[in-house]
Amino acid sequence: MDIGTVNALPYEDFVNIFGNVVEKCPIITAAVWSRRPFANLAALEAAISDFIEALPDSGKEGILRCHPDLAGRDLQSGMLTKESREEQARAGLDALSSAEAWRITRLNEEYKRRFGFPFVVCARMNDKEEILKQLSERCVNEPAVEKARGIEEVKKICRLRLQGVVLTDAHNKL
Ligand SMILES: NC(=O)N[C@H]1NC(=O)NC1=O
Repeated sequence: MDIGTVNALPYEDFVNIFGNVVEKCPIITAAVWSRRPFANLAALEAAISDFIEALPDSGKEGILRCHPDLAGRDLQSGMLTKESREEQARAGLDALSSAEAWRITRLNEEYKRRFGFPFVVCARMNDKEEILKQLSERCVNEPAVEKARGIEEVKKICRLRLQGVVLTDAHNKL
């Protein structure tokens, strides 16, 4: 799908196709539609990033809270979005030993208790060992540092999802 096709999409199709590039936040996609035409995919990505950065802290925390726990309840119950399911499976989070599952559950709970939002990391760029390591390291950060770090990870996830949509999915959804 080339950028000309993306720019020509009515907002209904644009939101249907790109609505989950930021997990469960289609409002972001719906908002940036009005920034068309995009010179290229990087410009669309930048518009999303600008929108996120312009949000107050509560909005950024809200975005983080839309993310499911890694290897959490939604994965066990089959309730993950397609994108998140694929990302978590890619990192091996759907096949944890019981010791690993216990550890990640405990650390996710500790993280959420401390920060009030879930631990977010780009699962496609890490394997399960690296994710567990980062989770335990990041638990001790200052809240402001973690909020910024989580949002950076959201942007990495977004970039890979955008690339995935443009390369594969879009034609099937139109
Ligand atoms: N909690 C969290 O990081 N979730 C996300 N990470 C990722 O790569 N996909 C997700 O759903």
